Amino acid sequence: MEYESSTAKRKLPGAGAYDAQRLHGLIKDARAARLVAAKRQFREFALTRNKRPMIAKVGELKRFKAVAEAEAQRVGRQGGRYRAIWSSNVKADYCFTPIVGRNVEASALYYIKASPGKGLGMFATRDIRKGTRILSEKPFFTLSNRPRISESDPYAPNDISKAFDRLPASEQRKFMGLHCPKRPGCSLGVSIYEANCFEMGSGTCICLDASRINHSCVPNAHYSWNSSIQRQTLHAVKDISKDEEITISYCSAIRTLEERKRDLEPYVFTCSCPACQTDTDIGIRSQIRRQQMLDLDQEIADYQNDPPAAREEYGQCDERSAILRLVKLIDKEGLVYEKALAYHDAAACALKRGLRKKALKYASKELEVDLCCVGEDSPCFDETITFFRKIKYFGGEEALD
Ligand SMILES: C[S@@+](CC[C@H](N)C(=O)[O-])C[C@H]1O[C@@H](n2cnc3c(N)ncnc32)[C@H](O)[C@@H]1O
Repeated sequence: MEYESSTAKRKLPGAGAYDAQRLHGLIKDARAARLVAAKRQFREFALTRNKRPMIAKVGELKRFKAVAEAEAQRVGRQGGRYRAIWSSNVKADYCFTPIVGRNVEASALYYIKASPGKGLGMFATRDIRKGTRILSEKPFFTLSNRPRISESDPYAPNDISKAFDRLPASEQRKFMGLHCPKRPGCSLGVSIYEANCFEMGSGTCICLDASRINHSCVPNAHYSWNSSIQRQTLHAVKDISKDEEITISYCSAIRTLEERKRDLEPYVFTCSCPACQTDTDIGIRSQIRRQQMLDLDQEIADYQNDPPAAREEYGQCDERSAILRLVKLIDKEGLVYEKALAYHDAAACALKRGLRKKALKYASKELEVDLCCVGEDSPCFDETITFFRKIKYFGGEEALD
């Protein structure tokens, strides 16, 4: 399932042996390039981070602020406290809000701003209906043919570093401006890459806006790589209200709380979504349901791999009842995309029993989920259409429906 692979690629454990010094060099170079560019445009202007506030000449501060903000926006600088030096004897310090989402059009369905306790996040500019494509974004940094970077893979950090070297300076700055979790023993580049990368076919990629989407174990949106348009897409899987935060799941939802915690380790945060609460009714029920979902998932796999053994173990003739129970639990958990695989299994199971009409019903439900989560221009949707047609015209005969 595409979901599984995307999950696997988002959790890329760091390689501690990475050359930290080299990356620090790269950052310094990127920073130096930014300052040179700034100076070129505003001859004597420099923009430097400074913790000590300084008093500016009355009247000058406004001008510094405007010039420095414009420059910071141009070079993609994050918000914070900065010192503006307009000439050798006039200096000023000021704060400004983060410059984000610079490629966000006025008509965009989202905006980016601080999300309490999470850094930046993506929010809805208006009410968004379930199934709407919220974003379709070209990656600016890609790593091809590396389905998974493991702790023991000595080439992984080099891949990141080499790909970084090939980027134009402006793209390098974008990369360095992304969120970087503090991970002991893990280099800056690997930390940034792991915390922000998305699955992209057999590789991974970084997108500027999509990388601002925070995680929830009960997300209201689904991201997927659409190879036919070569873009990362994001779809609302529920109705989203204006100003509500848009979230995706960084890990597979059919996992226990402990497993999800492990999957989320590279992102260095503790999820506080309702499903992760250990002291609320909702959280406790969610933990029970997710365990049941995992067990049912295993039961379905057992029926598919070794039907006689599964029949003996679970006492049912096939996986039908397990699938239907799984769908109910997925619904109760407020999850959506996970139903695609369950409906697919249900259709295949009905087909095995010669029930083509039922199989078609489940395949069309799978299509509905795909339409909502990935869109009809996605190859994933095409695959489901092909599956649906195979059932419909199975054996050269059209199913009666
Ligand atoms: C892909 S970035 C998301 C955008 C990020 N918040 C930013 O400021 O750019 C992933 C990082 O966001 C933070 N994050 C994501 N989801 C979170 C959540 N539910 N709670 C707290 N922090 C979260 C973590 O620090 C994680 O490493």
